[in-house]
Amino acid sequence: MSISIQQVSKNFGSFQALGNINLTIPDGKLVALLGPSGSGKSTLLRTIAGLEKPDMGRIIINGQDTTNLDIRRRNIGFVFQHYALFKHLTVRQNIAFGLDIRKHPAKQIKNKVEELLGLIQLQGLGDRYPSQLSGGQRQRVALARALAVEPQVLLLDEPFGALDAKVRKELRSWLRRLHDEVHITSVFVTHDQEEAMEVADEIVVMNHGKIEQVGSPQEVYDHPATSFVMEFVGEVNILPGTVGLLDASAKHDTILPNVHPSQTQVFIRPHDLEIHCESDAQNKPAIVKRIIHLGWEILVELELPDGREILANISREKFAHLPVELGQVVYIKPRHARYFVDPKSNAYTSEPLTVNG
Ligand SMILES: Nc1ncnc2c1ncn2[C@@H]1O[C@H](COP(=O)(O)OP(=O)(O)OP(=O)(O)O)[C@@H](O)[C@H]1O
Repeated sequence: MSISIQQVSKNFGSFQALGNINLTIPDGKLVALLGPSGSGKSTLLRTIAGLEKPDMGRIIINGQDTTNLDIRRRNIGFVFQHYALFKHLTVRQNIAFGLDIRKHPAKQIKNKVEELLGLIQLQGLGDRYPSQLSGGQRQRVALARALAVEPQVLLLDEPFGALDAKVRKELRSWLRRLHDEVHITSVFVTHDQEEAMEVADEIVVMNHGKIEQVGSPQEVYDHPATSFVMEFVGEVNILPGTVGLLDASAKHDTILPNVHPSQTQVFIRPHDLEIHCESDAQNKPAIVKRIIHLGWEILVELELPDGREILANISREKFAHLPVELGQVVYIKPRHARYFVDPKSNAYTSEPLTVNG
């Protein structure tokens, strides 16, 4: 069931929480709404659910305009950050809840509950009460309860937000596998870019109540449409163009004839920064300030001649062949860099700047 959000705006008093949102969520996809706190993710999710009414615009689910449809008639499954299980009901009774109140036949309910217990891998725990479950297990039950009534779409608001990092990580891959089994159109809210990258088919990056970009995890990472997306999704060094790291490139002028990188900020991913021991015409000197071993890669903190810091990520293998020490002067060169020009200036671009081929 696809979801089409058309020109949706929502204000709280004079504050605009959503500004003219247009978004299509294709049938069967798992889509993440990603953005910083206050960017409007939950408001958008709650608007799809019918928990908020938009001031303007329409929400079409499976071809039906649901904008003014009562929440109970939207057939939407909702999972919140804080497990809203009924404490006095067992796991089985919790999962059966929606089917019981819809007066489904007992045999059908029993079969459905057992099927869902299998799906959430909690077969042996059906008779426990929520207080006898871990946080992760409770969230899985909450998900099974939402799925029991076979909703058209599933909406999840920071479903793993209250769990510790390890359980969170386990549940992410579990959610991905579960979605691959049930293929229900799902939208989940997160402010964690790694979570969005790992779980979602498509990521909707939001900022200040607006959509900055919609794309696959790879698209938003490799081809960020705006400087905000580049900064929010993945690590990045942001330097004034005047720092001169790109002066060696002859290519930038041809890509953006009207704007020189020195007139704007330059964005360089730490893994796109090469470190050399010898100087040449295309690299720039920097001092090694810190070397951090992260296990599978090495993070090198460098200081540029003007005192600015810049980070480089290099693989263990490369590092083994690079005899760098603290305080040493090395020579750095970005493999790729990007710069963004204010869209209001009409010279907006997200074109990559390929340095040295
Ligand atoms: N009922 C409300 N009344 C007034 N302001 C609200 C209401 N709900 C949300 N807001 C405001 O709208 C903005 C967007 O809130 P929203 O919860 O959608 O953000 P979010 O991106 O989900 O943030 P978070 O990650 O912190 O949950 C925030 O500034 C919030 O304070």
